Amino acid sequence: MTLDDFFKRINEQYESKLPFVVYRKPNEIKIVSLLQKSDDVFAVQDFNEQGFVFAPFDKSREKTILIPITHSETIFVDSEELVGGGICLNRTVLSSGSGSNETDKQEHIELVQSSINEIKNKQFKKVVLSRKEKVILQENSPIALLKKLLDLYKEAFVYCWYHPKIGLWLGATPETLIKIDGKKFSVMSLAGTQGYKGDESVTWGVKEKNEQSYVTDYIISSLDGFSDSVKVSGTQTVKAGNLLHLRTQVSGTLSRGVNGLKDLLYRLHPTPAVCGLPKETSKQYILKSENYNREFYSGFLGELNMETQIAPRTGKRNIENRAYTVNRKHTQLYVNLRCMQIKANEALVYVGGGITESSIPEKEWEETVLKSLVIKSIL
Ligand SMILES: C=C(O[C@H]1C=CC=C(C(=O)O)[C@@H]1O)C(=O)O
Repeated sequence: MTLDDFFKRINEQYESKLPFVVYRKPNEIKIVSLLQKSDDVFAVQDFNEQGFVFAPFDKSREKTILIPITHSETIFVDSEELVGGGICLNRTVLSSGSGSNETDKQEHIELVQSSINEIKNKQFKKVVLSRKEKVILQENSPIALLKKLLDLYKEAFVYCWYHPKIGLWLGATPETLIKIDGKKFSVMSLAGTQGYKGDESVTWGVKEKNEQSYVTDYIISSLDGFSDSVKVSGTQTVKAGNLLHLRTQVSGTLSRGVNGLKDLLYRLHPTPAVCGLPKETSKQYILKSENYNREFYSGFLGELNMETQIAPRTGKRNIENRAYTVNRKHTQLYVNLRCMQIKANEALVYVGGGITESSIPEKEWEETVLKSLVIKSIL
């Protein structure tokens, strides 16, 4: 299939108001799409389903949607080239700061300040506060916007997800929630932010180191009972578009008899990278004090129980085994960050940041502005 044919099929699907997802995993060249054959809404029940999952921040407010592999056609294309014919960054949006105004800024700063007070009063240790910005779209073809994201963010999980009864979302997220291949898993702890100024060998402040170590510690304790071979990598600086973050990988093998992917996912999600610590108190605080519904922002999305064909090892000894390729299940879920929802001619851009005792409200505001540029630069 050529690139043109691939995107033509997706356009036809969108124009026929049928659900689809298009995605490319970090640093891969394969772009995959699942085209659902009807406009039914399929909800995930027990996480034994196969397909592409799209889960909200708060599962009691929105359904967890599945594009089932059995009700879809899967198409893919490999592309090492740019797919959008050259990026044209929207300087007007970037320089005018369009999307947020002085009132948004004051409101965010006040919310951060009162959260710091709550933290000092020992209500919780960390909370991730977010907001959404409206930007009027000049270009409202989601496919054209997706192509720009694909060209600009090779190291991210880039996607466009559409369901006529739910909505239209696009994003380029740097954060993996969990990867599971057979019994092997890895979970990413990503937090702490600073602007990228051409150099990745930077120093980090105590605030950023703490906010990220809370995430790592939480992930390790969530895995209790699911694995007894947990390994924790060193912490590295990673680049994500115009930003740098701190990242640690927590990996291992799932214990025998652990089949409950659903239990594991909801033990992890929402991690303190998007919610806070302790989880329930900070989540209730977010639901009560953020002035809007996050919907699918800071939820998770990706491949659920997809099958990979494992070819047997080559070599003389294995000749007789060659006929027996085996299928192994894999799950690769990402956290829905650096994303937007499109409604009519508006893009709603979602951004947040971790607040701790040592946060400075003005700096937290600036961090959300920097994060918003990941999406605003293609609008
Ligand atoms: C919540 C977001 O980012 C998370 C991931 C990386 C760094 C973060 C931070 O430094 O606050 C956040 O925890 C977002 O981009 O909206």
